[in-house]
Amino acid sequence: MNYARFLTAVSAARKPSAIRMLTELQLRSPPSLISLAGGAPNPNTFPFQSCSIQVKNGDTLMFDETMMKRALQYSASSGIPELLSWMKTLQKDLHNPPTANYTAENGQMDMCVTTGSQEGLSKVFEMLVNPGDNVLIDAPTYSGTLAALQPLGCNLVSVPSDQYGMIPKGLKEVLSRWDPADVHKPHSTIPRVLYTIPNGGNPTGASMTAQRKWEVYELARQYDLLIIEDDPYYFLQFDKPWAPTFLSMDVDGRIIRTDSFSKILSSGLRIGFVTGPKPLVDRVVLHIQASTMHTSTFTQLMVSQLLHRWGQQGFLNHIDEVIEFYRTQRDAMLSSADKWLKDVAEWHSPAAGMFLWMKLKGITDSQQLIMEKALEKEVLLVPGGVFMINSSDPCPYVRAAFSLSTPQQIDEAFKRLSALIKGAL
Ligand SMILES: Cc1ncc(COP(=O)(O)O)c(CNc2cc3ccccc3n(O)c2=O)c1O
Repeated sequence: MNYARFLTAVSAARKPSAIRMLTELQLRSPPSLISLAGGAPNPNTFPFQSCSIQVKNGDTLMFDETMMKRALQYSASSGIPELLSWMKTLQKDLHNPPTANYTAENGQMDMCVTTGSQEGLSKVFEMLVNPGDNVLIDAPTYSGTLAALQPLGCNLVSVPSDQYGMIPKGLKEVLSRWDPADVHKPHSTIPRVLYTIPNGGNPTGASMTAQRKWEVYELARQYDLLIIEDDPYYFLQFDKPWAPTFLSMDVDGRIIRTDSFSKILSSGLRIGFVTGPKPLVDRVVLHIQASTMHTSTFTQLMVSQLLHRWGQQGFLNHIDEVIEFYRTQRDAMLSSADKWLKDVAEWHSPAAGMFLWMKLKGITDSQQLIMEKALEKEVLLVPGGVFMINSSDPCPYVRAAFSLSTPQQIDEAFKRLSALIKGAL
């Protein structure tokens, strides 16, 4: 893969921060090293001494004085080594990426920690997307992605999708506007990047089939595309076996995957991961060096202690408990939808995630209904327009999350929504 082709001028111009390199050199050196280099503060001046964190299963995570001094200090921009190594092992065990054994220049699988996958997405977009670029996405899509992508001045090219995600035939038709040979023409408008949410899509709840992923990956090979696999709901797939990921089929080193602990461990701790070819992950880390420097050392150590305590099987046992919670929530929402909304809306049952995407019958645009009338009736959903490339386009859909409300609250909410829609018709 020629990764230089994909980098923006800004990303290509990034150089290692000398100070950060010194910090990382020091972190790798024996304690006998005396450093007068780093401008790091002396942790003995910090007011925090120690802490212990009670885990629900009875475990206690201890931060003694030594651990606390490390937790409160700067750390490596790519992430603390013990968290990175735990996650690399998990990625290899779950996805067995072909790139795990490649050389660095051939796209060896690498990872970095980011402050939520949101940071990972925004830095990956800023690494790859120039003003005017054609970027392929299956709309409707996550509003946070639109918020990160649209200000970059790119042209978002919508690829048709349905409840099984991106439609390969639709992607092929969109790409037929270009010739694969255009990838060798520096000023060609041919797309270079495709973004998709393969499991429990936000807002649609759609999950791609393995077959569709294979076909999309083959088209990416023909047109030399990078695929950004934004997969925060991977661990919220209700049925096993979980779908094979794009990462698991990445023989070329063209997949950049973002993972998140937000939906399974904590959203407030802000722990996400970028997994991808080393030449590209290196660029993201250089951007981290010049922006946040690194994700909070404390939260990384807290999560790392838990994961090492649990082990991979303990982590997956926790995931199973989380899946059962959201399956129950989903089933409650589907049952209430059948009870109250069958005549006024239509939907598909999501196989993953936390969202139900409903098309309101007889309504052209849900924006006014939701933002004005729904608030009167004290029920709040998200009008579908916020997930569209052009948010002012009329959209008859609404997104309902089944993550926070109780089944009883969901039932009352849909009862109110039903009265609202019938009143509007
Ligand atoms: C597809 C996709 N990709 C990335 C992210 C970012 O997750 P991170 O790892 O926590 O940074 C998300 C998070 N999605 C949402 C977040 C959110 C936060 C406050 C309030 C509402 C929110 N709603 O509604 C959301 O959908 C997502 O759905």
